Parts: sequence; C-alpha cells; structure tokens
Amino acid sequence: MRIDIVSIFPEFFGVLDISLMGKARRQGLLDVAVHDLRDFTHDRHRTVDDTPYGGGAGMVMRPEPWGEALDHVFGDAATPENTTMIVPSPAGTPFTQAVARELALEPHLVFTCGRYEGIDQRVVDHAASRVTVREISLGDYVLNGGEVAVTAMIEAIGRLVPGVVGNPASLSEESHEDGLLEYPSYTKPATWRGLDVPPVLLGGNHGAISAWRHEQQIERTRRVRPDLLD
Ligand SMILES: N#Cc1c(-c2ccc3cc[nH]c3c2)n[nH]c1N
Repeated sequence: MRIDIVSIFPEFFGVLDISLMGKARRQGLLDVAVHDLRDFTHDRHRTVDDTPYGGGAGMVMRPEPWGEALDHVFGDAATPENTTMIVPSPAGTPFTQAVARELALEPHLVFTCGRYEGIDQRVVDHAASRVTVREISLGDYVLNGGEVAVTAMIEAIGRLVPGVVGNPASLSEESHEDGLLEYPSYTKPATWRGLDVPPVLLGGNHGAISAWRHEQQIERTRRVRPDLLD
C-alpha cells in the first residue's frame, strides 16, 4: 500500500518511523511519503492561508498550493479506482473499524491535513473529479488540524495490511472486529496484590475458556457500549 500525506507539519509524522508502522515501512509492506505543503508555495513567506470569503474568524488554506501538491502526489496515473483521498474533517463520516477495513484494501491513500479553518472547498471538489474522495471524522470533538486524525487512521488501517501484524489471529479478537468489545486479558503471576486470575483461564479447557471470553465480551459491551448491541 502506498500512502501519501500532505501537511504543513511533516515532522509530525516521525511517529510513523517507529514501532509496527516503521517496521512495516522497512519491510516494504507500507510505502509512506510525507509532503510539506509549503514546498508548493512560491512566495517568500511560503504562504498557505488567506482570509475567508464572506468574512468570519480564522483563515482558510489557499487552493493553489494544495492543487500543486495534489498534482504532484496524483501524478498522471491516479484514477477513482486506484486512488482514495481522505480529508480528515469534523464534518466527515465517522472513522470506524469497518471503514479501516475498507481502506486497508485500497492500493493508494492520500491524506490531506488541513489546518486553520480548513481547506478551500474547491480543492476537495476538484480532487473528486480525479480520484475517490472521502471526508472522514475521527470523532465528535474538535482538533486543531488533521495530523492527529491522520496518524490514528494510518495506524488503524496500516495494521490491517497483510503481514504488518505478526499474528493475524490477534486481529480477530480485538474490540469492534466482531461488533463486540474485547474480553479482559491476564498474564502471570496468577495472584497479584491479592487479585486472582479467573480460574477458568488456568484450567486449560479451551471450550470453557472460549465460552467465558465471549460472555465477558457480551457483559462488557452491554455495560460500556450498549449502542453496539442495537
Ligand atoms: N478528522 C478530524 C477532526 C478534526 C479536524 C480535522 C481537520 C482540521 C483542519 C482544521 N481543523 C481540523 C479539525 N476535528 N475533530 C475531528 N474528529
């Protein structure tokens, strides 16, 4: 999978050089390129924003640098079938595990990190004439820009790419994979500060363990996220 990120804070994505994402990049499973939007400006101050038409607080990201940056990232080969541009936005559709699974099947993802009051709408509209565009929200709260959201999305998507996670079986036992929250986990010692590991987990009866874990998933989901059971 090829991932391109455009941001005025490219250094923000150094986190993608470490841990599982870094290993996947070194293995060639993920090809990630980060682009500085200011490299596509032509004035002395490398200006990326301007005042909003219609007035209002804050600034809007200018379309020209974005247009040139996306021209560079899309190249001549990008089509709606092979390239998906993801625009993080509080006005987007919710980012869920199901969306992560969909996007993990795409060959090329382009993430556009807005700042200020957002990106001139014409950038999104023009890109939609060239590639698939999805405006996606990390959650119902307000961030200062797209970078935090893009980092979270790339981790959630990247870990689903075959080969990135060592034991694929672990992916199927996580929260939200089967519509339920995950069961509680324990490791040694069997007793810690007077607290015991549930005996069923020590008995080696795999059928009983599996049944207990499913019961725990149902109980935890009913208690914490009853909405998932609707
Ligand atoms: N995704 C997402 C977001 C954002 C977000 C995304 C981009 C920009 C650009 C300026 N401000 C932004 C906020 N806020 N809350 C979310 N769930």
